[in-house]
Amino acid sequence: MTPPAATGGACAGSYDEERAARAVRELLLAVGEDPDREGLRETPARVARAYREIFAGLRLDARDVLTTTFDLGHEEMVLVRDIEVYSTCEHHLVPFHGVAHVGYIPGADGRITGLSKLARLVDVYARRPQVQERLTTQIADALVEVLDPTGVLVVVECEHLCMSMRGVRKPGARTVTSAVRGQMRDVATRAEAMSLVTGR
Ligand SMILES: Nc1nc2c(ncn2[C@@H]2O[C@H](COP(=O)(O)OP(=O)(O)OP(=O)(O)O)[C@@H](O)[C@H]2O)c(=O)[nH]1
Ligand SMILES: [Zn+2]
Repeated sequence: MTPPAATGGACAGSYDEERAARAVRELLLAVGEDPDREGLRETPARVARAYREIFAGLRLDARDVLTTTFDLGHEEMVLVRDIEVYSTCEHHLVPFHGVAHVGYIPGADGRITGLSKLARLVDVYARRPQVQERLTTQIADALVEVLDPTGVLVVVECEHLCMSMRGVRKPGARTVTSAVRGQMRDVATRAEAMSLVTGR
């Protein structure tokens, strides 16, 4: 079977806000709350609206955001560091958050994209139920597919609230994942990119 294109993966289904609100009301009942008490009366609708935003990436495709490209003939590394990441752990539906560093070396045609588009690309994949490893590789593979660059490096560092506020309860533990493609695998190039990531 052919694997899906990296840029894809967006679900075709539309967002059913009423259904989400019903499910939240049901969840409140299940945990022993009274969804009709004053403070909670608007909560199901509010959460349903918030989930529309939090999972908006399910209805986006990387090609939707990597729209602006420039032919600058720039062939050197471009790296945007410390892009804020807010995502949702698909195992527990609680947040994981931290930063992403996204770098690439343009292809032979020197085509580059707008810097903000790299941050938008992170959001396309972060705003879905996720695991950090998949988030990292999806960002890298989408860049490869759309920009056809010579190399890509993506590093994501996050704290998972499912490890902090419950379960093993280790607040402050940060998970670091990376995805390296093309010429970024070259030892010296990768070292240069990592020195840009760490600022050293
Ligand atoms: N690899 C990976 N694991 C994750 C990620 N987010 C959460 N997890 C882990 O998913 C695992 C789920 O394990 P389970 O044993 O099925 O669930 P659980 O009983 O709630 O596990 P605990 O969190 O250890 O209490 C846990 O070890 C989580 O730490 C992620 O992004 N990547
Ligand atoms: Zn989790």
